[in-house]
Amino acid sequence: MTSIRLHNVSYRYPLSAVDAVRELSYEFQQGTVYALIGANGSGKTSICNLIRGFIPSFYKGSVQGSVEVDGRAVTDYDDAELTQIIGYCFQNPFTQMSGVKDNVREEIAYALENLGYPREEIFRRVDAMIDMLSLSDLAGSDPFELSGGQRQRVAIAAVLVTDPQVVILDEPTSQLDPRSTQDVFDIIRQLKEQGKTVIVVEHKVDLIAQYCDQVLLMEEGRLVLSGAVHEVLSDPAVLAHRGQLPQVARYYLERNRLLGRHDRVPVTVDEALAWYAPKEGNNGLS
Ligand SMILES: Nc1ncnc2c1ncn2[C@@H]1O[C@H](COP(=O)(O)OP(=O)(O)OP(=O)(O)O)[C@@H](O)[C@H]1O
Repeated sequence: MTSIRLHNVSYRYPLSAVDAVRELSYEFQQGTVYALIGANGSGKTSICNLIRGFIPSFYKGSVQGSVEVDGRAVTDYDDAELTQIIGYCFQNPFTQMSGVKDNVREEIAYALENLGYPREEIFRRVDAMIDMLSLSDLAGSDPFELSGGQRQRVAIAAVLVTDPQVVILDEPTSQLDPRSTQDVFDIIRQLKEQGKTVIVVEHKVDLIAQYCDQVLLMEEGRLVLSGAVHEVLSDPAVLAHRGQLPQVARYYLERNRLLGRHDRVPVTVDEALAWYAPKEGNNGLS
């Protein structure tokens, strides 16, 4: 069980005049899938960096408040220790590649090699990742000769291979086609089934509604709304904070407004069908 607790955290990049994260307090629970949403520049990546300790180990600047992993300040961990607890998939998969490996297979093995895992265990885990991320056709390819989407999948495999309890995915589907995007969310579901904590920065609210448990909405460095996915993604206040709502929620909110009703607002198509699909005596529209 890994707990992550941020208490009254503010952070400012070295040359910046304003805080990128402001007075954030939040506790992430093991086994839950969290979506971090909000407009560009609202502080999502900075929060991920604070949790993983890249702020302040890599990005300097001023940090206030505390970030704790399992009750211990994140700054007290050494990097190898944190790598095994928190897997971090960067927003840009091009920066994730080691640059020292000739093929995808070796790239995925890289972290395990550095951590000193036995050869057989490395092979076993790498094979499992190749299978999970459907990378067998690319296993022998040069990581730098892949498309953005292929590289994104390799980056995810290279992170999951250490079997971290917490997985941070910063916009993992930004370069993926709809099919591969769906695959990544299916992997997120598998990670949840394995009891892992997943923190995903993502703009695709329709998929968040389907796959995530909790949503945190950021605006200008502040956490402005948080709660269960259904609660947040059916709340019109999200729009006022420059966030987005699933299409189906927008439709039912507008329907309520036009008809002067207060019906429950579904956030997924499945919910809409379950609640409002044509039944005897109800065509779903009245
Ligand atoms: N390395 C940096 N140096 C200085 N300022 C930075 C740096 N990285 C981010 N910022 C600033 O910090 C603020 C928060 O940025 P952050 O990347 O955390 O937001 P974000 O919500 O992840 O944005 P996006 O959706 O565009 O990835 C922004 O104002 C951004 O300009």
